[in-house]
Amino acid sequence: MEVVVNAATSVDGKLSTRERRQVRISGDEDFDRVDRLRAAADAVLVGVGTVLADDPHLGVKSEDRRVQRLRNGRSANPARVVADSRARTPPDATLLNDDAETYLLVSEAAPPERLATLRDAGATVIEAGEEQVNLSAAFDQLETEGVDRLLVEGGGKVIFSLFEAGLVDELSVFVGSLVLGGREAPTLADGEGFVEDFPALELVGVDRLDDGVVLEYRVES
Ligand SMILES: NC(=O)C1=CN([C@@H]2O[C@H](COP(=O)(O)OP(=O)(O)OC[C@H]3O[C@@H](n4cnc5c(N)ncnc54)[C@H](OP(=O)(O)O)[C@@H]3O)[C@@H](O)[C@H]2O)C=CC1
Ligand SMILES: Nc1nc(O)c(N)c(N[C@@H]2O[C@H](COP(=O)(O)O)[C@@H](O)[C@H]2O)n1
Repeated sequence: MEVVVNAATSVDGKLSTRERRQVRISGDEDFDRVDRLRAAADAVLVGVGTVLADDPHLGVKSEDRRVQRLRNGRSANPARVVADSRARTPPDATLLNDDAETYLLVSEAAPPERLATLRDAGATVIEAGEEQVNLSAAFDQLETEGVDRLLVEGGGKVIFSLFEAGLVDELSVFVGSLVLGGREAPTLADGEGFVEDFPALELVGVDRLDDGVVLEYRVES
């Protein structure tokens, strides 16, 4: 599976405010670039922290792109995937609507009654890992469901875990011209942080978009 991570950060590397309130960092051109990434993906993944903070839809916004996907024999929208060890996704979350399939990656620690509620709300549950989702094992199962290209949109905890597990193939970051600050504000890669063996990135593209810049990297394995 090809795993592509995309995020938008402030100049100081933050994904949102210290209150974890969603901030519009990208401008129209960058959101259109993200829409192209979504249209090219089989599925779009976020962590449950992002679901709780943003209630995202994760669908393709351009009707032309949805129509093109249908012409190519695909679903109009990519599937939605949530890394959610304990099934904390609210049953009325927008990404559980009928616009696309939704997979919940959970661990053995997920309460069965929460899983039943979320299945009733339309989710397909994939279990991998004891306490926290084992992303590598979960991705193997997603692959058997036909997910060959996965776009990850955040947040910082999930992105760190993916780098830690060596699962990222490509990274693109839109750096917007603003400073958010705050030591508690989420950054591109949170979690424990690396002290050695940092992921090796090859810079393959730099583009000015809106009032910011897109940095594109290949991640060396
Ligand atoms: N600017 C941008 O591009 C974006 C900004 N954001 C912002 O980021 C913030 C959310 O980020 P963050 O709080 O880091 O949340 P995440 O979206 O990264 O979700 C983190 C949660 O995912 C669950 N999870 C399940 N499996 C794993 C795993 N293997 N590794 C790590 N986490 C796992 C954990 O909860 P559990 O243990 O219960 O499973 C964890 O707390 C919001 O403020 C949002 O607005 C988000 C996306 C993009
Ligand atoms: N690319 C990008 N730029 C920003 O400025 C952002 N705030 C985000 N946030 C991500 O987009 C998701 C919202 O998606 P929908 O519009 O609801 O489909 C949000 O959850 C973040 O993952 N991204």
